[in-house]
Amino acid sequence: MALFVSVSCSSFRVPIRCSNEQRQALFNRISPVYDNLNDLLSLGQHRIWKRMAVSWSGANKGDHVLDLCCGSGDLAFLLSEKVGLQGKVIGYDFSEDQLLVASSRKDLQLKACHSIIEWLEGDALDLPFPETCFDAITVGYGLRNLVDKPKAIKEIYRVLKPGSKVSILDFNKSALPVTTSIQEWMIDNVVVPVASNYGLAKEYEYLKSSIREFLTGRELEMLALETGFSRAKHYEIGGGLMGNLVATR
Ligand SMILES: C/C(=C\Cc1cc(O)c2ccccc2c1O)CCC[C@H](C)CCC[C@H](C)CCCC(C)C
Ligand SMILES: C[S@@+](CC[C@H](N)C(=O)[O-])C[C@H]1O[C@@H](n2cnc3c(N)ncnc32)[C@H](O)[C@@H]1O
Repeated sequence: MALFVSVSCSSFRVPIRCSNEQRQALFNRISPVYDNLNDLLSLGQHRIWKRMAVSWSGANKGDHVLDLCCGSGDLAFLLSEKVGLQGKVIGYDFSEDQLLVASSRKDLQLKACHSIIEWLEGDALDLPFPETCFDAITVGYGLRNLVDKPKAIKEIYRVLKPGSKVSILDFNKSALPVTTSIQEWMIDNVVVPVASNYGLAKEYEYLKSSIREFLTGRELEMLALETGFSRAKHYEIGGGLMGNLVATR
């Protein structure tokens, strides 16, 4: 069990534009129901999307890899199965409560490889790692939540080994109005009403504004290439509702 020292922040109601501290409080608040609501609201599909993201990362046996914005650890556990006992996985997040869920998930400690995961608390915009130290990085539903996305991509580039990949899974900010309409209808009429049963309507309403303020797949590719990545490709998945950027350093 990892121990963390954290300065907890008071909980805020989530205004449209929220600060780092308010986002931290949001993810602390949703941590008790986060996994179950993801399973329920995506009909379990998010697990398929996460497996795709990990495959695209290129993580292999013996690799040293990072799951950035790991939350409750879904991708970190999948990465540990890729890199095996000779590998190393760091699950990194700024939410103390999400990390407590990750480090105590009994359902996911059945495999020996799950024990290799190290859970670290910190800010994705200021990574405490040396240059070129990771063979692969995943970011599952994290980038959209970062207040400075270009800075995050620069940090990811800095700590990746040359020739290695980052795989960034998130909601897709679609160029198609019909896809955006479906996404927003689902959030308004399914996601938020279900979340309101747990007193988390405002936290899940945030999804809509965060997607509206996100980057399109093409913009994500351009940001990666401008940062210095040699290749960048954004794949639309889940019928265009989700997207995955794969960028090679
Ligand atoms: C795993 C998923 C979302 C994770 C997630 C990301 C965030 O940034 C949040 C911010 C605030 C609160 C919660 C989250 C959060 O859970 C994706 C699946 C779970 C979604 C909550 C479900 C969204 C519904 C889709 C718009 C449509 C799903 C269609 C499916 C094929 C039935
Ligand atoms: C929607 S959750 C995704 C969790 C997990 N990757 C998954 O796929 O389910 C977003 C996570 O990003 C974390 N996060 C948001 N901003 C962060 C930051 N600046 N530094 C570190 N973690 C951050 C939150 O605490 C939260 O656990």
